[in-house]
Amino acid sequence: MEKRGGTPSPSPRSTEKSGKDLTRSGDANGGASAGGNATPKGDKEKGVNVQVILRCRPLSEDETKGNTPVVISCNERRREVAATQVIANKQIDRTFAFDKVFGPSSKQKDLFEQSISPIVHEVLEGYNCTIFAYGQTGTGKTYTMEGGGTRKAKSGELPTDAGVIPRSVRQIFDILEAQCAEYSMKVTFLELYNEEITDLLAPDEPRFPVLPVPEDKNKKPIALMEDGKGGVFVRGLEEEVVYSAGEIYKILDKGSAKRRTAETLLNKQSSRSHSIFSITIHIKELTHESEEMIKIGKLNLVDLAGSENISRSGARDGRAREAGEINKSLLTLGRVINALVEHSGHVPYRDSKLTRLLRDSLGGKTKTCIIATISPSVYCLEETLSTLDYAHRAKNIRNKPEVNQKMMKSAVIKDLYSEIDRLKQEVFAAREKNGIYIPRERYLQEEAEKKAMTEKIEKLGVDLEARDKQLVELKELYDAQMLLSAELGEKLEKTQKDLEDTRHALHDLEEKYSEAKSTIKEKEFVISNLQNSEKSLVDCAYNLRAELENAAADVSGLFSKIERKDKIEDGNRSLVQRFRSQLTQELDALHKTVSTSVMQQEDHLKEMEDDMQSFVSSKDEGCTRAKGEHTKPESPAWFRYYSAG
Ligand SMILES: Nc1ncnc2c1ncn2[C@@H]1O[C@H](COP(=O)(O)OP(=O)(O)OP(=O)(O)O)[C@@H](O)[C@H]1O
Repeated sequence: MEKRGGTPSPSPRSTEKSGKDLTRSGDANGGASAGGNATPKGDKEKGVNVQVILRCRPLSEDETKGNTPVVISCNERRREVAATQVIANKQIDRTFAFDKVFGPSSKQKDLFEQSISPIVHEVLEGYNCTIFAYGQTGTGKTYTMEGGGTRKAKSGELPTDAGVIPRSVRQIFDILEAQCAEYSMKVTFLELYNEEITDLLAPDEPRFPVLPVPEDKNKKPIALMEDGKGGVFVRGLEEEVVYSAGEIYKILDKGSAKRRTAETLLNKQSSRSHSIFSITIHIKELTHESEEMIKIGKLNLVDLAGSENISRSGARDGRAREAGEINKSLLTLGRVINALVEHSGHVPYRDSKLTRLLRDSLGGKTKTCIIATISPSVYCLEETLSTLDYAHRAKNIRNKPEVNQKMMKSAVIKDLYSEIDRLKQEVFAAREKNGIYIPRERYLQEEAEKKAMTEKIEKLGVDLEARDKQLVELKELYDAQMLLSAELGEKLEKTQKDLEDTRHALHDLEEKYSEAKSTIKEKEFVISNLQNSEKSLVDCAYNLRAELENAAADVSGLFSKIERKDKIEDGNRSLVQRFRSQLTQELDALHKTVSTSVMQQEDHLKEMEDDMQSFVSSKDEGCTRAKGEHTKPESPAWFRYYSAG
């Protein structure tokens, strides 16, 4: 199947995107509430989304034989349902996400265990819970709620096709028996048809003469009354006390058999009435102080009439009013859902009996689960899409579930005693014939008058409620105005204070201004002095600069002199160096010359000495010879010099 996420959805409310977005928000709360027994903290303030489950039935045998095209695909893991539409030769997939999705092959057991079982636990915790099935005729509402044809269980076990109601009943009894709880249970079963309520548990023979009902003489229409606490109750509704699951199954069989069905072109078994089966459980509990308390839980199981529109269902003539009235209830249900989702001030609960009866389940203190049923067939696509849109919107309703207040056992017993007294009196009056007896015509007339009165009272009630609402709105407006004027008064006071502060601040500022002015004058004087000093400083600076320039010229002259001197010194140094090396060389040469000459001298001297020696010795010899002959002569000067040296 081709997916065209970008293709605009024909319905602005359920584009693929919005569908997914809404799911996430719903998931956060709704999913949590249905998934377990514990109620998350903060539920009371924020509320819990109505849990919406989608179930698609399989194709029927006839549909399979006729090769009916399937246009619905369910993704249970992703909790999504996709409907394929072909518009102007283009295939468009619309995807809707729900809290849980059960495809065509889903089993009754799975649906119950995954989605309904936690709700049953909550009923036993003392909550009021409502489960209702919504969908087109023939999509499996009754199958889901009551089950298939085989209600009878083999060997005490429930049949595999047993629906939500028998499974809930069985679970309630199983839990209570496992807990060895002390409890009492009563059930009611009513049908809403043409905006008239019929008690499906009432005995067939009427106890009192009643207004003739043309369609079915065996059922008596009964009235819906205000209980004075904002709720409603069905006057005279039979409450059957039950002690076992088996008893409930019998009651269900009896009631279901009575359910009014009407033939339509679509489905011969088409149910055109709404039914509400309620189980109320009182469970005894002991407080820490060993006080006996009664915990009360209530489970409403609602099977709505087919949601298809009148023209499609083919209802005509005699059935027109019937269809209209059924639609009135369903349309009002839709309007109530819209009003709750859009948070509009007025929620039209009072516009139909169905919404009056379900008031607490839609935006009230009850925990609610809607099972939307659809067919996979292409021929039901229009209704399927409308169911998907409807159910998807309902996901955004927020209820504020509250556990029913526990009652002290003594108070319950007291209530029961007064009920017994009342019944006793009725029985006594009937037996003794000391009640009030009137002719049948008068009774019928009075009943008609009573009915008219009731309607009038109801109308007045509506008016009163509207006025109350108006009053509340006016009061709110008045309160808002008072609040506003108080706020304005406070603001005025604050503004006056601010003004006073501003005045003081202004005065301070003026003082500071005059101070600043004189400071400025002083500063101006100082500045002019400074400017003069600056001027003379500038002149000095010019002079200094000229001197500095001269000095700089001197310095540069000096530097060039030094440079020159350095050069000369360098020259001198090299001259000295050269001179030194020359000198060294010359000295070396001199030294060599001297040493050579010394050696020559020495040799010469030696020669001379030798000569002298030989001379002296020759002379000595002469002298000695002479001495002998004459006196000794004086030594010559050269001889004295060498002898001394
Ligand atoms: N999930 C399912 N599995 C098998 N069969 C189903 C399923 N859902 C419905 N059916 C069968 O489809 C048929 C129509 O179902 P059902 O009577 O429950 O529809 P409905 O929505 O209650 O119709 P109505 O509005 O007329 O009461 C029945 O024969 C039922 O057994």
